[in-house]
Amino acid sequence: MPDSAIPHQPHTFALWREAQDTRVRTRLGGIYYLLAWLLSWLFSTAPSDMLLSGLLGTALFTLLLALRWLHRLPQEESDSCLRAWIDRHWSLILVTSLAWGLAHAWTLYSTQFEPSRLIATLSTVAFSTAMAFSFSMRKGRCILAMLFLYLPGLAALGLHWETQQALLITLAFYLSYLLLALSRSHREYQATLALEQELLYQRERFDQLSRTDNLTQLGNRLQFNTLFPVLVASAQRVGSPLSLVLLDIDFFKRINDEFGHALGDACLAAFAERMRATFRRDSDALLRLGGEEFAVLMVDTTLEQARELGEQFRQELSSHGLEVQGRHQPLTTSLGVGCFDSANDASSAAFFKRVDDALYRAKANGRDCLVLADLD
Ligand SMILES: Nc1nc2c(ncn2[C@@H]2O[C@H](COP(=O)(O)OP(=O)(O)OP(=O)(O)O)[C@@H](O)[C@H]2O)c(=O)[nH]1
Repeated sequence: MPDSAIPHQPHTFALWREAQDTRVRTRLGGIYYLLAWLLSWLFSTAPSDMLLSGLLGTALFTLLLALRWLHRLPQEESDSCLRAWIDRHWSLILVTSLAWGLAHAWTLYSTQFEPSRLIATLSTVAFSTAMAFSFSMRKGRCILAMLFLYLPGLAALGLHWETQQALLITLAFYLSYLLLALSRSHREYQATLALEQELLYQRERFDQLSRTDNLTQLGNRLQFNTLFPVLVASAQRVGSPLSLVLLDIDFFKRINDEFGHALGDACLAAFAERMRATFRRDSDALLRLGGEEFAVLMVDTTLEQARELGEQFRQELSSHGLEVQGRHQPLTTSLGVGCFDSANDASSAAFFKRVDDALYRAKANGRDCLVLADLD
């Protein structure tokens, strides 16, 4: 299963995992109910005398089996879809359990089933054991299913208390053991789920850290390399404008040389903070490409809109500089700005180069200016 298909919200993940587990564990179960019924019927005293009820039972368990198989997991992995799927699937499990419980009671009650009674009782024990160990995700529903499997048979045995008390007591005793086993297997399921969620969280956190620049908390070069081609491909497909702004601080080396590397670092962090204040849309991706070079990727943004924002950023920085470590630090930046053009840009790399060339020209023009990327 690709990582992208796994829901990342903890609650959705828990529902998704439960739905997957339920689906996998329920797939084979339905076959055994059908088999148990066929064996109980075919080994009864005279199966041909019960042709109609035998066939009706077979049809019922075949239908329930088919419904289980056909009930596929939802395509959409939202909380509500997953919850609805789980609820519907549990309805099938509960109906099947009740159907079998009643079939078992019938085999205990009717003398026609005398030769196959043991088959039916052993099947009930097997089904409820499987229930306790395999469907412990939902404790309450699992208990209900086990009671559906068991109680009709116990009631039928109760009607013949004189002769059946030993079997009834033994089955009731085993049921109490299963309820204890269910509690333990439910706790274990929850613990495994919590562990899986923790692992998922840690992996995401690690992934996030590996894509974040430590100094500025902007996305880093790795994040840019991942995001940029995806956004370009999407702009190409949808035809929406995608703008790229490249920023390079002017004469940054002098700041390091004059005031030290620590102040240089603080300048970079303050510069990133200023970027956040200007490029504020949730969809704007702010990145530090390395050293004193930054980028902003703006989806659904025309060249003119990107130019306006870039120019506003440049002017504010040029007029006010930055407040760094309690002192005023004059600072300017050069910018290259471009908008993806499918007729011009054969690839994301070609688009980047066009904007990078504009930045280069901004530097060559004397810095502290914005240059628009050329179109051929
Ligand atoms: N403090 C600090 N300095 C850095 C960091 N990364 C790169 N630099 C410095 O940034 C400076 C970049 O210098 P240059 O590439 O010559 O560019 P510039 O001085 O800004 O000149 P122009 O870009 O041409 O305007 C170098 O002195 C690097 O050491 C960093 O993380 N922290």
